[in-house]
Amino acid sequence: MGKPPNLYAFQSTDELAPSLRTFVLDAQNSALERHNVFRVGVSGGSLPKVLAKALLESSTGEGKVQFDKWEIFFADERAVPLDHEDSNYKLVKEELLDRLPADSGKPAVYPIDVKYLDDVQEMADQYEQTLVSVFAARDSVKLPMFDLLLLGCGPDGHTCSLFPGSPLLRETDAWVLPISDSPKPPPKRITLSLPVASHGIKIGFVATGGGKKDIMKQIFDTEEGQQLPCGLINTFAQERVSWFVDYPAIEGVSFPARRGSL
Ligand SMILES: O=C1O[C@H](COP(=O)(O)O)[C@@H](O)[C@H](O)[C@H]1O
Repeated sequence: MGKPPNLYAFQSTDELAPSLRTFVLDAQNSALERHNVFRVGVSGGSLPKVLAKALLESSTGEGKVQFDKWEIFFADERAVPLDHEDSNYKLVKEELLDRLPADSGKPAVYPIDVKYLDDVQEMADQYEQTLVSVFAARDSVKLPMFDLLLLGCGPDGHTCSLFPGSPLLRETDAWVLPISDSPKPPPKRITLSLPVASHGIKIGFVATGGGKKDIMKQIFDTEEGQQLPCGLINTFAQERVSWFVDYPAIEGVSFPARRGSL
């Protein structure tokens, strides 16, 4: 039995951001020592804004953010054009990529191929091939291992585009999966599979606001919550997972949270 996930709680997003930065920098620095590149999977939703605050508006942590060594992938993406308001790429671009300091260097970014907007199976296969080409041939690595996965938690406990009760949660082989009937719009998406989403060297969840408190209580304090997508990642990845939350998001949660800076 490994150690449980880490739960870090802060008064507000402003107080959370510097600790998230320290966490990201630690992951970056270890990755650069290991292979001179930092491979990150990012989510959409509320995460990119908090991440941008951490990376662009704070100055905590060892060393500097070396964006020119970053390779950014999408933990999930909606099957829409890259300039559509539902696009996770657009969100990350506007919140973070367009705001990088001129002297910071640019990350390599891997968006979906919009040629396949009408065929999410093809889109998922093609994104998986992108991972194969970056992470090594599929027959030589069982699963791609991101240096860091930055994930969100929906109010229903979904993460990436893995929704509670979905048959996709049983996938053991594919790295990237198509969805045509997402319960949250838009319906057509692709997502990392649960084995890949649980396999990051470090996994950081960000959940803020009182709208998350019921699901946080389920995930951390109940048996059933461990069957939700976020709970499954907690169970599989254990201490490789760190949650960054604000106080409203964990109101009433009994699981011990470490309060204050990392
Ligand atoms: O649909 C999605 O939702 C989740 C959670 O979003 P949040 O706004 O509740 O943080 C997000 O992580 C995922 O990337 C997105 O496609």
